[in-house]
Amino acid sequence: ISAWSKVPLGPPDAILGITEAYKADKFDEKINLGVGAYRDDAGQPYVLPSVKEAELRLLTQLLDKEYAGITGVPTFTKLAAQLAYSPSCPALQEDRIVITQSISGTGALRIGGEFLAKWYPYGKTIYVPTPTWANHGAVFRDSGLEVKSYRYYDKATISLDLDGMLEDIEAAPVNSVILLHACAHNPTGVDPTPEQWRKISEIVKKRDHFVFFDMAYQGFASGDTDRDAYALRYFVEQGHQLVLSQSFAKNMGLYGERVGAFSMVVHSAEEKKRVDSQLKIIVRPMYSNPPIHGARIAAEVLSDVGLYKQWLVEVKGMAERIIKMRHLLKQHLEELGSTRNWSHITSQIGMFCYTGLTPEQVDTLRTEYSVYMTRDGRISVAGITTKNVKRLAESIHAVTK
Ligand SMILES: Cc1[nH+]cc(COP(=O)(O)O)c(/C=N/[C@@H](CC(=O)O)C(=O)O)c1O
Repeated sequence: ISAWSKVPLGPPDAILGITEAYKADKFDEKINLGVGAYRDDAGQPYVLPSVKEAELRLLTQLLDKEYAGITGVPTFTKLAAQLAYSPSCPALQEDRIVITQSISGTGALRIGGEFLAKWYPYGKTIYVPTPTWANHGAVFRDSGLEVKSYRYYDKATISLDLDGMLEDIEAAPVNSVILLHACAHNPTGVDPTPEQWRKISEIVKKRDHFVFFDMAYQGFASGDTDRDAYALRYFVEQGHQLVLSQSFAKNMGLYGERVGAFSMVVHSAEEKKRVDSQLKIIVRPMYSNPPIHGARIAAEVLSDVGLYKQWLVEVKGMAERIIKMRHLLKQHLEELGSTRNWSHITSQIGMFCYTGLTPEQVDTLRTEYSVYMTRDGRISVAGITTKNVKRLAESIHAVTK
């Protein structure tokens, strides 16, 4: 008999499975609010003009196709660190930031998970928010960490449950690893205010916890790359030892090019050498070295003054279209006479809106209205256009009135 006769059929991915169902739907006004990928107002994928221009310039440079080093394209990682921490960051200037390119954000989370599982001297438990990105648990479990949760989202007020979050973080054993979304929390779109970040930092410091920042939307949340990096930079300034996963999938539209970086703030340049050597020992057997094309594009955009400025305008443009769609959806729901409070649609930030729809309502939207979203009621606002927003509002109103 086949070697694989015992292999069970696994469930479709909670997020990527939605797109499969959407593609199978023949209805010509179907709406895909599943995967967190930006779409323009025509509902089409968007290749940023600054990215296109960078790619054209690369082609004329007739570059070779040699291996990058284990930690990737050096100009890319240097610029990625500057974007995240800011060029004036003392840790950066004192050469205390270790960084490796990664297979986008997921790859950075995995490298971080593996490094912590192997070298973190305290408990191998990472605490993630409730709810969090659908793939976090599996990435960290497969890395060898135990995954636990802290309260984050308050269903009743559709806002941050700061008291619950602080209580759970304080209750975690000292030196626990705490995962924090740096901006544009996925799936809720609910971010702590600067004041709330200060309280979170105090509790983390009080318990000597270790912070793992996931920054997958820098620039994409508010349209301002510095503003979206506030929490990360504040924690670094407060002296927290931390690690960071960066993704350029959304803010540069480099989804399929798999461009990301994993970085660590360490105590000294000497410590950086030891940590860097162990990062390479983790990466080499994982995939040896990363793809060069996307990293070269990102480096071209980040290093050229004109392209960088153009990119900032484009990423702000994406953020602004999303914000506009939030207001349009809320406005249509109100015009339809919905009596529910939809203020969270516009108070939330980033790619996603956590609607509060129940799994049953989500199922009805899919089967009766060809509106696709993840069963937790998360919608990728980027999937809303001026053309489909009215039908979307009518569909949501129909299942919620
Ligand atoms: C918070 C967060 N972190 C990391 C990633 C990984 O992105 P990468 O493409 O590996 O750089 C994603 C992707 N989120 C969207 C896409 C996905 O699920 O893969 C999503 O939530 O729809 C996140 O939302």
